[in-house]
Amino acid sequence: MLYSTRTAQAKRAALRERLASGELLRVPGAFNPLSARLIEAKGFDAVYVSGAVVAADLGLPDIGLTTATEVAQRAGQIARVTDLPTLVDADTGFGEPMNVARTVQALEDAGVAGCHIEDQVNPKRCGHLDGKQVVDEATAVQRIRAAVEARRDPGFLIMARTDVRAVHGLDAAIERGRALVEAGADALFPEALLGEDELAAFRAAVDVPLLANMTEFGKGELLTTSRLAELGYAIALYPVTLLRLAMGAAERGLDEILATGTQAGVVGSMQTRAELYDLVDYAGYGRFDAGVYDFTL
Ligand SMILES: C[C@](O)(C(=O)O)[C@H](CC(=O)O)C(=O)O
Ligand SMILES: [Mg+2]
Repeated sequence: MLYSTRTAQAKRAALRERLASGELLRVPGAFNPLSARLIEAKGFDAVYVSGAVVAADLGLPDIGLTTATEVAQRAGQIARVTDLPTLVDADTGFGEPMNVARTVQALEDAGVAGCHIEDQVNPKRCGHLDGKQVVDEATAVQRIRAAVEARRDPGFLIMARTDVRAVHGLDAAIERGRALVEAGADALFPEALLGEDELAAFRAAVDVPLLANMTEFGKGELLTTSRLAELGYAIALYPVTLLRLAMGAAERGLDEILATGTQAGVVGSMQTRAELYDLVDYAGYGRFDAGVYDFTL
């Protein structure tokens, strides 16, 4: 039935084990719990909850408008339907170090496997927009220390994201990355690196697992999973990919109805009723309580 069969602790341990294995994990962003089911069914390695997607889902831009509790609630809804570990975008941690601590505990309570906390100023911006600003090293380090100290499950992954590359250049970003590892970060997310050479330079400079953000229409190149694995990256992230695909398909479907008077021409590109029922495990619910409810059609 539609819930995770593994505990949060087990999912956290699994994520750490996979990261330690040196393999590349492929991690798409789920735009809702149902899409997390699809990510798992297709055999991906983990699920991401993107701040940009949580905001867009509410019809908002990704400029720090969403709250820690909104993000934790959505992350919990997503994490509870999948056996995969869920990694969450916790933006700047939503405030001062004390807020960061509360955010980490709220995410632990939501059953997710880990989160990333970035070094942009509050309010943050999308990492691929120009004109973003970052905090100084001491403030960034305080955030990560607060996150590390706040977690009650040592398995909960604290990933530090640095946005320094676009503001102060690659060398400064690497220096920041080293300071964040020193502060206790388990993994790093170097945001908006430009091209393979920069990815390689970052990889050579630090020892922790690294995330490569394969977001579309951004500053970086879209590299294949085999290339990212060769470069020594641990996570290939597709944060907004499913939302963009779904919204593109939705727009084309609406245009089709307007143009032709029927959706008949796009039915072939839809998820079928049977596929949907499979994904939400109608059959499992039917078996659970066939005597009271009958969901079969
Ligand atoms: C990864 C990211 O933080 C997200 O919220 O998904 C975004 C993605 C995007 O806006 O394309 C980011 O890179 O800032
Ligand atoms: Mg984000």
